[in-house]
Amino acid sequence: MTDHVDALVPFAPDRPKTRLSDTLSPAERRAFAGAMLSDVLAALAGAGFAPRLLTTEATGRDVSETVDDRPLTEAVNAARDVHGPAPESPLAVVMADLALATPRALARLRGRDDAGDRIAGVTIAPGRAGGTNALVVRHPEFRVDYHGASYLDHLRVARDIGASVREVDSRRLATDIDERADLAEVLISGEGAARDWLVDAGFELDTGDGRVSIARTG
Ligand SMILES: Nc1nc2c(ncn2[C@@H]2O[C@H](COP(=O)(O)OP(=O)(O)OP(=O)(O)O)[C@@H](O)[C@H]2O)c(=O)[nH]1
Ligand SMILES: C[C@H](OP(=O)(O)O)C(=O)O
Repeated sequence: MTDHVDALVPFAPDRPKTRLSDTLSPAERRAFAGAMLSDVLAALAGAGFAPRLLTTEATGRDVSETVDDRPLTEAVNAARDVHGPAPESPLAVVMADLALATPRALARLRGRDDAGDRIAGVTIAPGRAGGTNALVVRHPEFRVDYHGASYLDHLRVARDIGASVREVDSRRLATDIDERADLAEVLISGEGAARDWLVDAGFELDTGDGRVSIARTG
């Protein structure tokens, strides 16, 4: 298998994480999204991927980046089109809000399927609510279709083009951070900048009524 698989990390820094508007101000959402991105980039590098930002505006980060302000699906497919030929040049697509991602969890995307030496045309790590949190695309005809239950849509696309699919069932990769309740997952299992950011901002776990939620004391 190729040593360094390129990993595209889509990122929209202008108005990120609107579903956290009840909990974080716009400036806080930008800072928190940036912290999650830092964790994902570090974990990808630790897993031997070559990360590349696909961002709607320049970030100034010390990482290779493509600026493309088209909608997510269009931008990812355009990046796939100019990437090297498949299947020799696989392309991973890993979302920037996987705050629990670790090198070990991401390395599972690079594994082989159960058949042993056969490498899947598409490897998918689904999100908990039917999204597609991470992908590795090898089949030359596979194109993404994000939003909604994109996991099911991607299975359908793979079937239609005859691409084999390998699924990575990983709690860390399935947990994208979208809503207030997801912040508890970061406090419980996060190991990086996103967890530190929440703690510094005064968030803590609240188990007062026997259920786990978050509270802000700062
Ligand atoms: N390049 C690019 N990345 C995007 C775009 N929309 C979302 N993303 C990124 O795709 C990943 C998944 O995003 P979502 O959780 O669906 O959207 P979000 O904007 O982060 O959050 P919400 O506003 O709550 O939907 C995150 O890494 C986003 O930064 C886009 O239009 N272009
Ligand atoms: C991009 C989208 O993310 P979600 O809206 O599920 O967080 C998806 O995974 O299709």
